[in-house]
Amino acid sequence: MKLICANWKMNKTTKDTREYINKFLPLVEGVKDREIVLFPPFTSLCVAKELLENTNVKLGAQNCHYEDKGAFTGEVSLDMLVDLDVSYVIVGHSERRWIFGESDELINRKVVACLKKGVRPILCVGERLEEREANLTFKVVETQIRLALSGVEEYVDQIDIAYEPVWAIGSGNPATPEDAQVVHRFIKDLIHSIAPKSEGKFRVLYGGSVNPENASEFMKMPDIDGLLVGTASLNPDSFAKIVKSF
Ligand SMILES: O=C(CO)COP(=O)(O)O
Repeated sequence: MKLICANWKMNKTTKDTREYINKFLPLVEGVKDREIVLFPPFTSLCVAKELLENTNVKLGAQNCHYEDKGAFTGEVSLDMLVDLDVSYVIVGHSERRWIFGESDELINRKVVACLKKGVRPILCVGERLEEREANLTFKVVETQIRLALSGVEEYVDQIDIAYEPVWAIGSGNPATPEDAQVVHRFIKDLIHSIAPKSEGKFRVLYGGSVNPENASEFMKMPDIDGLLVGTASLNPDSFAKIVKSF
């Protein structure tokens, strides 16, 4: 099933979250042929849990720690997230990698922890502009995927991937659907080579300046299985249009 995700990043108070969800739910009522997931900030998960209960919209978290508990100031464990009905976690977002210095090894630990707790990780991969210009896209994406999936290759059907070219995030300058399709195909071929027994239940989402005007063009591509939307998901009308655009 296609997967459409709203990554709110560091935006919205609990009041904003309540207002957003109360506006959003009626706009997507009855939409059952695609998965819709909201990723609010940690501080809004409790409110979102209550409002999304028994609806067609699921709840995700933007990050997690890999340990169950302990002296990790400021961190949030998967048990804490599962307690709030979180069923997806974004892992290895480029902002975690390049602003907060998350290593491939740390990202792998988080993927492993998500799988242990029955939470579906959305593993983010993507090249930076200088890597694209040096024709290193495939090499970068392959390295990120191999390292993130180390030791859990057999469980790829419980993982989703988001291809988010870093240069397209927040820039208003998305990849073309055709260019994204080429990388998505590469990712799928790579994963099938890493995990030959995979039944192909993993999905590869595109993220990077998706909006209501271009969403349907991405979703026409054969190997784009969903979208991970930032800026354009901050407005309920805009995100609802994306959800219903294809
Ligand atoms: O980072 C993203 C989603 O995780 C994409 O952000 P934008 O949609 O704002 O480019």
